[in-house]
Amino acid sequence: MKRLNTATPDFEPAFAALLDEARETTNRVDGVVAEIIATIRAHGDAALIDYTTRFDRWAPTAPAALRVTSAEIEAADASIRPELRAALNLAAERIEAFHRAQLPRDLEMQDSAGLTLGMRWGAIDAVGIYVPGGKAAYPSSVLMNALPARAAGVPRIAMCVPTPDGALNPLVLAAAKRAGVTEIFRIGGAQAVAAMAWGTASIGAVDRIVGPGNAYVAEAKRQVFGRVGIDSIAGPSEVVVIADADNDPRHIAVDLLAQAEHDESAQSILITPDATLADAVAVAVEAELRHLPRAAIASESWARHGAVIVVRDLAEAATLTNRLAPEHLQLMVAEPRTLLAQIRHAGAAFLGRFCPEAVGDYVAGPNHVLPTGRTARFASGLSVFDFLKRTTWVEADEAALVAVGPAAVALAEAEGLTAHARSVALRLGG
Ligand SMILES: NC(=O)c1ccc[n+]([C@@H]2O[C@H](COP(=O)([O-])OP(=O)(O)OC[C@H]3O[C@@H](n4cnc5c(N)ncnc54)[C@H](O)[C@@H]3O)[C@@H](O)[C@H]2O)c1
Ligand SMILES: N[C@H](CO)Cc1c[nH]c[nH+]1
Ligand SMILES: [Zn+2]
Repeated sequence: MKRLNTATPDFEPAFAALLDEARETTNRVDGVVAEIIATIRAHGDAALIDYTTRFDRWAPTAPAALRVTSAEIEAADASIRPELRAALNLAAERIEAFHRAQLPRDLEMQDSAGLTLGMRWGAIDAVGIYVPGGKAAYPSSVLMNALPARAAGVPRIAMCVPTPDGALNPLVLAAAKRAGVTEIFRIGGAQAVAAMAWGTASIGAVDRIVGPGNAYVAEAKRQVFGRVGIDSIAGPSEVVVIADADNDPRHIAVDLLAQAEHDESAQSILITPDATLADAVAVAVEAELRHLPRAAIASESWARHGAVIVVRDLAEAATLTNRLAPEHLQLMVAEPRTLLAQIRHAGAAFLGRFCPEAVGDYVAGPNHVLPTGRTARFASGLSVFDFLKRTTWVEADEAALVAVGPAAVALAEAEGLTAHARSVALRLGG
């Protein structure tokens, strides 16, 4: 863990190093990922079987084994304990309600020239959702990916999830059923992204791929972009906690570790104007680590990418946060809304001392698939808009064309595009 203080002369280079860390992880796997994508394009299902055997440690006997059967889904769903099913249903209802509320309206307007102009929203035909599963299974990510797609009206929702050592996670399958996933493939990593983008004999190509994953998944999405659409690059998780003195250090410590336990590459940062709190949180992290089954991952993440930054005041905390553009931001201060007004770049913000980011991971309602690696400067979390596209339309009668057509003719002639000019002018009798 790094300790930084904005009042010291070495602050800027140390902070610049923190900013770079988030991007490093995806850049270093670009060669490996390019090779995996090329191999899937060349060898299809056979290559999927090879990579699954190598990376997920189970050997599918035939391409058909890559697809989860409806019998397996039903058996998994039936095995879910009632209290877990209730939790899944509560999460699904809340996530679906928030995403349905986002659905936009079509637009239609008639202007003074007599043209009618419109914009119509439509769902994408087929989406591929990637659900991570290498180091942990994420039923919550199934809901976060699939429910917005369903709310948008996507008819085909294909899901890829790795099943390390061949183990299917029942809650992942139950969540997929609950969220309306139409087909499930037990493949992971860059090979899953490549298969969904290019298609193989067993997996039909999709139009857009969404979902989080490790550095291989994030880089693969970046490389298939253009062939298919993608959402933001959601790679290893990050959190920035801005806290004033009036906090229990243990609460902050577990909030930081909640990201760290995801991945050795996760980044957890505390920013505070209170040096005593900073020290207390550092001590509390070490104590809390002892209780975590995933302590090895969390402590490596904290050691390599954790940071505690002491600032002069909360305004300076906001400035640094805007430079970090974190995936998650917790505002554990007396007036979180005032501080939020100073934040321009963050994937999702959690306001108050009783609003840990973990509540957003599961049950709050907004999406937990969020831009990482500083991409919150220009990207947003998953929403129904990732599954919709727009078509604009124009209707004109003769009178409307008379009103606007001569200007189009003039501009077409200025561009030297004679057929353009004539397509308007002929209708105007010219
Ligand atoms: N942003 C979000 O919403 C969100 C949600 C959940 C998880 N996450 C993040 O997703 C990530 C999940 O990572 P994960 O590893 O557990 O699961 P994953 O499913 O993303 O990756 C597992 C796959 O990685 C590939 N892989 C592993 N080692 C490889 C290697 N040496 N070469 C090539 N490919 C290799 C394999 O194909 C394997 O199936 C974590 O970073 C976590 O923080 C993010
Ligand atoms: N914090 C992760 C990235 O937003 C999402 C997640 C899923 N399960 C638990 N956490
Ligand atoms: Zn999480």
